[in-house]
Parts: sequence; structure tokens; C-alpha cells
Amino acid sequence: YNTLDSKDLKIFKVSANGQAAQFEVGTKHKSKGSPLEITLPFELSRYCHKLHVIVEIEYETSPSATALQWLTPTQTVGKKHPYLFSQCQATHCRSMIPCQDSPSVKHTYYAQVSVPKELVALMSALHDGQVPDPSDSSRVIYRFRQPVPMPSYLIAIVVGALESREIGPRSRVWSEKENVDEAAFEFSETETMLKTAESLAGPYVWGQYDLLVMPPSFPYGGMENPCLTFVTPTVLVLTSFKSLSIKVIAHEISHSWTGNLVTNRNWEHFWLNEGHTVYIERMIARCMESEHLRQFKGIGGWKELQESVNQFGANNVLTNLVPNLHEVDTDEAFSSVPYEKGFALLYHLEELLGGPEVFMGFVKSYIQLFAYGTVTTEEWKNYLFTYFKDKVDILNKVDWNAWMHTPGMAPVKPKYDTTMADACTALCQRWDLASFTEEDVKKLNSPQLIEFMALLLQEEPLPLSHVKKMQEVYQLNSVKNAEVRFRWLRICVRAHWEEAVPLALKMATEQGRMKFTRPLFKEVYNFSKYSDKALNTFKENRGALHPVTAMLVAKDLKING
Ligand SMILES: CC/C=C\C/C=C\C[C@@H](O)/C=C/C=C/C=C\[C@@H](O)CCCC(=O)O
Ligand SMILES: [Zn+2]
Repeated sequence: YNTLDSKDLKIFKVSANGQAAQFEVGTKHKSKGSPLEITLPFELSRYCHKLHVIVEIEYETSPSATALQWLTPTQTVGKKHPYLFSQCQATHCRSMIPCQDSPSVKHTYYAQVSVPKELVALMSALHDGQVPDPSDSSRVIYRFRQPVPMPSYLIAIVVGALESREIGPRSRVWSEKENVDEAAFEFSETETMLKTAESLAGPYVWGQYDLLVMPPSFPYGGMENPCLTFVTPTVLVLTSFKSLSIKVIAHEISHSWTGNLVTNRNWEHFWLNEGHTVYIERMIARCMESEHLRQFKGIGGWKELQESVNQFGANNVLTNLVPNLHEVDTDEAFSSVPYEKGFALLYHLEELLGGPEVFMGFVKSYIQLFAYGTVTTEEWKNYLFTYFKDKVDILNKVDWNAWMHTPGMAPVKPKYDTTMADACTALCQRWDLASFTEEDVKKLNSPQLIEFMALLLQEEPLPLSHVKKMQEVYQLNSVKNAEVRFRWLRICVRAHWEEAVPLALKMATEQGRMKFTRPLFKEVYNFSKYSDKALNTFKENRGALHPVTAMLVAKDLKING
């Protein structure tokens, strides 16, 4: 028999080349789902390699499918139509489709999706036309074609009352109609970023690059679904300084090479996807803005790594760059470690081997070598030594075991240029309350304001007097920028400013990006007087959260079942 991955699927019927096939759903694993074992109704001749077997599976997904979030009309902006979106990374595709749900397997795909005609369906593929549903005049069928082989975690679908605007020669932005014009403004730099990325990494092979602004409950900043990046609405700041959206879009565009074209063989090598993507993302910042900005981003990333190491614990093997994930739920293993310890390693190698142009040359060559395939850390390292065959003496001095197979912070902290960070550090070190003036923050751009907040978060909790004075002088409670607001509210709750508790819980529930929602719930939960308030707020909102967000916040708040 042949086995596919499945999770909570109701299988009605299986056939192979038109003949009924026996099937059995095996024992369910707590996070990996169940094997779907299909017995073919004919012998596969071992000598006939060209035999095509078309397997048809009639099935239904579960209302609790972990790949899907079903939104009621009240949960949408327009309030008139329901909404569905998927998030398959890492191992949730099997709750949407019976498949070989491993990044080691790459495939093309074709899909036809029937939806009520007032709704639009989109997928991580090229549009291949739409026709009225011949079986139901109230529905329309959308057709999709993905000709580039890709892993199952990049299959994505969205259905909703969506509209689009053209933002470039190969890009449209999609969202509910209420947000589509502001989204078109926010993402106007997309083609420039695509061209910059192509100049660094090689041709963009996916054809179309569209963006979809997600509902607020989307659990991540972005998801690199081919042809259709999903992006959180929390990056919409609608000012000329589009730092949040440019950062996330540069990251997702970079995945078109590292992750989507060159793919980690399994999730223990996730750092290959994310570390290289952050490296290219920051190279785009260097090209479009300045090297000072790339250095500044490196400094911020080091703090994100520190935060993840603090959360897991410095001896936790999940802070290894290459962790052993046997019997580990990938959603629980997820953190900034593969992103920022991965970037730190690549930046460290850049420093050792000759600088950004030299090392980006290696990254481009690595992409060309492994394109359309999958890769492991060992294969990456072997190619690194081959590419830099004249610098093997330098590479042999790198403590590879410390970098890859040891928990905690990276063994070497890169020496980043602090030109853009100095103003943030200086402000963070000033403690004479009387000298605080509005000018202090007016001269910081929003990335610097975020860095200033991140520095304060690294210190011991501020005294309540300081936080109140900062609010009085800087008016931070009214800042809408999600990255600033998220850090400011954590600073306030840590200082036990009780008026900030409802603001923190409001931000934790009005959007569902886990980067914000999980720490905000935890911060309120750790303020003992308000632990119950955190628990009750979570329980009241649990049904509106994405299933993975709900599972992880429940674990954070030590709620069983
Ligand atoms: C060592 C961890 C091994 C495997 C984890 C792989 C996937 C984990 C799964 O939870 C999916 C993650 C998807 C992330 C998508 C986008 C991120 O780049 C966004 C990062 C945080 C944010 O900006 O919101
Ligand atoms: Zn990524």
C-alpha cells in the first residue's frame, strides 16, 4: 500500500485509475495526524516506470482543521460575507489535503475551487481562468496552476469578498475592499524590491508576485506562499516611512529564492530557509537604503534572538540552530532562533570571508546549485567549503558545533556598526526624568523608536514614575505603529501600570499575530493581580483566535485541554 499524511479528515472514498481502492486511516499522533494507507487495486509493475496512477480521494476537512481559519461575517471588515484562509507551514497541509506533507517532496499543482459567486478564491499559484459552476448557477469555479515544483507547506487558499489593485507589472494587492486602496499605497515599493532581490539572488521564477492583506487574526507577519504572499494588516502604518511593510515584504520576497526555490529537507534545517532569507532581506535594505540600516537591523535581530533564548531557556535544545525535532510539535519549536542565530552565523562568515559582496556571491551560487531541490545543513556546509576552497583554513577555525548543535546565544556576537543605534542607546541610558522632552522621540525615526523600546525591555522593569512621565511627555499610548505599541505596552505592564492592562489585552485580542498576542497575554498573566483577567480574556476570545494561536496561548497560560 501507499501512505499519505492526513489529519482529522473524513475520507469517504478512494479510487485508483477509476477502480475502487481499499483504504485505512491509521493511529492518530497527537500533533502529526494519521497515516492514510491506500491499497492499490492492481499490481504496480516494477519494470513499467511510466505507469501513471491517478488516485482520487473524496473527503471532508474537519471544522477544527489546524490549517484553516473560518471567519464569520462579523469577524471580517465588510461584515457581510464569511472568510476562509489557510496557513500550512509547517505540517498543517495534511489537515486540508491528504498529501506527502514533507518539505522533502516537491510537486506542481492544479486546482479548481467552487465558491459562492459573490466571493473570490485565490491560491498560491497562477490564475488559470474562472467559469460559472455548471452544477450550481449561484457559484463560480476558479482555476489555478502552479507549474514550479514546490513543497506541500506552500499550498495556500483564501476565499472571501476580495478586491485587488495593480501595484506593479507582475503584482497586484488583494484585500477586502475596505482596505484595498490603503494596501496599494502601503505596498507601492514591491516591484523595486523584486528587482533588487533579482539583482542579488537571480531571476524570479514564479511569474506573478501578488500580496494578500489578511484578516487581523492571521498568526504571522507574513507567509511566503508562492505567487501570493500573505501579510498581516499590523504592518499597515500608512505613512511615507513604510518601515514595517518594507521589512516584512522584503523578507517574503526573499523567500522566493531561499525557502521556496531552495527548500530545507526537513524542519530541523529550517534555519537554511530563514537564516538565508533574513540575510537577503537585509541585503535588500542595504541596496535600497544603506549599510547603516543593515547593521541597525542586525543589532535589532540580536535582541530578538536574546528574547527567544530567554523564553526557551539558554540550555533548551530548541535554541540549537539545528534542533532535534523528534516528537516535537514544530509550532511549539518555532521562535526567532532559526532567523537570527541563522543570520548571525551568515553575517559572521561574511566578516571572515571577505565582506557582503563576496558572501552574497556564495549565497547566489548556493541558490543556483540547489534550486528546485532540497538541502540539509551538512550539504550547505560542504558547498560552503567547496566554494571557499582557498579559505578552508579560516572555515576550519569556526566552532561549527557551538554554532549548530549547542543551545543558547550564538558563540560569537558580530561587531555591528552602531551609527543608527547610538541615539536609541543614549536615550535609554538617560534617567533624569526632568530632562525628558517631546524632542527626545521626535528625532528618532520609527525603527529607532522600536529599538529604544526594545532596549528598555531588556532592562529591569522601569519604576512606575518613569513610565507615567514617559507617557506624559512622549504620548506613547496613542502610537498606532504595532511594533512600537507592542513593546510600549509590555514596558507599562511590567512596571505594573494598571491602566495599561486593558490596553495590552485589547491589542492581544483585536489582532492575532502571535509575535504580539502571545507575549502580551503572558505579560498580563505574569502581573499576578491580573492573572485571572488574562485567563478570562483568553477564554472569552478563544473561539475567534486562529487554532494554532489558541493552542499556543493556552499552553503559555498553562491551560490544559
Ligand atoms: C526550529 C523550528 C522548526 C520548524 C518550525 C517551522 C515552522 C513553524 C510554524 O509554526 C510556521 C511558522 C511560520 C512562520 C511564518 C512567517 C514568519 O517569518 C513570521 C515571523 C514572526 C512574525 O513576524 O510574525
Ligand atoms: Zn521567513
